[in-house]
Amino acid sequence: MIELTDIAYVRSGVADLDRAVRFATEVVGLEHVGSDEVGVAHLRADARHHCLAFVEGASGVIASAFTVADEDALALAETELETRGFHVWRGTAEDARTRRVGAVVGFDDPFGNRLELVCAQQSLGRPVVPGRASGITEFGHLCLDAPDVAEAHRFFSTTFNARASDWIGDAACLMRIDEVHHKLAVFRGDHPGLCHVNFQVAELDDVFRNWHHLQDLGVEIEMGPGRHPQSGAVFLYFLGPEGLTYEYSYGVRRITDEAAWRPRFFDPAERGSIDMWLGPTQKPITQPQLLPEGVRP
Ligand SMILES: O=C/C=C/C(C(=O)O)=C(/O)C(=O)O
Ligand SMILES: [Fe+2]
Repeated sequence: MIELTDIAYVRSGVADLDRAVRFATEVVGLEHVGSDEVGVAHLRADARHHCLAFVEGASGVIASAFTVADEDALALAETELETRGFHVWRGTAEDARTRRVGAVVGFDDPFGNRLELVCAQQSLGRPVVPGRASGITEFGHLCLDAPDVAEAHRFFSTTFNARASDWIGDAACLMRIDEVHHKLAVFRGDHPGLCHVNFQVAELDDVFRNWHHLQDLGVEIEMGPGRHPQSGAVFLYFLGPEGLTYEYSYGVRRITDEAAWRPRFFDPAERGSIDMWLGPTQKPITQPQLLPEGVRP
């Protein structure tokens, strides 16, 4: 069993790097962390050096990453994944440098989502300088697609320390790796990809202020504002460039009594199972998994 300690970052390929960065900063409110690297932009939401990296090239998610405790834990994880039959690649020093981590290994999950495990993710001590005052406090969670959500849960809960917090029938499983209700979610989708990235905001007012702001800018609102009965969070999903769905949310539940929590089962066909405020619901748009020619493994 490999212990994931946190989510680390998402790497996403974009054909128009400037547009993607402008949206992430001026619309979403992330910080663009400057560097001398060409063709890569790092976006920051919290103490992590970055939680989103845009890589100039073909559009599509490149990888979603999680942290493990240290270099020893990473080496053990590499061995364990190989024992379980996964083809694991170990990143070079340059791979680790551009990710601002001590070391990185990668592999494809059974559904074709490329995952990376990292140790020693770099923190920045200086305060975040948001591109806009959207109230973001933290990279909250990431959500992947898989054709069989129960299988995905089986994979993540037996290979890793992920636990189901709640189920939405066979449409979604929300999983925790610490006290936060979910840092990883899997939604049912025919193809691998990134369903959305979530950012927590400081106040309920931020969700609504951001909603008005996004509408004024003509940004496509995919769902919300509403309240999820699972985490209890007030949410807003919207579409960024190149098919990347962002979510703001406020008020996510923390599961502090691990022994007492029992996952709940919601029927996606029942009204209110996704939005307690009974607004229109739809699955967020997924950014497909990118597997360019020549990319390992
Ligand atoms: O469709 C249900 C989504 C639930 C939640 C939640 O409870 O907060 C999410 O954030 C999500 O997985 O997107
Ligand atoms: Fe979400």
